[in-house]
Amino acid sequence: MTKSKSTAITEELYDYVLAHNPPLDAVQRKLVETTYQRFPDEAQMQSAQEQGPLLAFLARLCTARRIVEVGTFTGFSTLAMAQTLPPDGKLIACDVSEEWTAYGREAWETAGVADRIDLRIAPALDTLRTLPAEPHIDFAYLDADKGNYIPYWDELVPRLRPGGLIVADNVLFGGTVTDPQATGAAAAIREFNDHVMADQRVEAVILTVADGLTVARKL
Ligand SMILES: C[S@@+](CC[C@H](N)C(=O)[O-])C[C@H]1O[C@@H](n2cnc3c(N)ncnc32)[C@H](O)[C@@H]1O
Repeated sequence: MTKSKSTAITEELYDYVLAHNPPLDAVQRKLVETTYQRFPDEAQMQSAQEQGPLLAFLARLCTARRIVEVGTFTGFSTLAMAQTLPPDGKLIACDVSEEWTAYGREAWETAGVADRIDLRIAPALDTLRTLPAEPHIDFAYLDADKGNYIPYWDELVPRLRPGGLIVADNVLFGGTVTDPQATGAAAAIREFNDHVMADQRVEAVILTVADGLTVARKL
């Protein structure tokens, strides 16, 4: 069996990584704090702090002008990606919660990027199906209900332009993806990971960042 060379991330090491990554700006930091104060039971849904700068890095890497996000919550990942857009860029953010996304709207206004964000409150599959069919998306981020990851992927990949990136969060699902008896969301992620691996339209890798991040490039 191949041995992992990954370094275990202790809390101390995690703090070190954050301290050597691009820092969150004041609006991002306040949004993270407000989310933990206002929604202590749900705040763990927020993308990990190191994922904000990583998503921004990847969006810049593919010079994204058209971004689609599935799963907005209080808008942390949305903010990080929207801040990379040029003034005429657009990010379509999909969520079903007016309550959670209201916190995002406020932060996006404060950060001066609200005009670039088109928040669609509806089941994300319905929103994705209304998007133009041709390949026009530069960057997509999946971070919502795991049972729909495959349908989201299959709506997004044909709409991704060659060289565009699609990123999916939670692909290690707390380590449960190795369990062949997994049920529910863990089983859905197992199926999703197999689906991605078999997809000839993309080149995909899993990064062991936070709860696992698939980064795929459209061929
Ligand atoms: C993990 S959170 C997203 C976290 C967000 N990316 C962040 O960084 O804060 C998942 C979000 O998906 C949304 N969601 C769940 N099912 C959905 C669906 N069918 N359509 C659209 N959004 C959905 C939830 O309302 C929740 O806000």
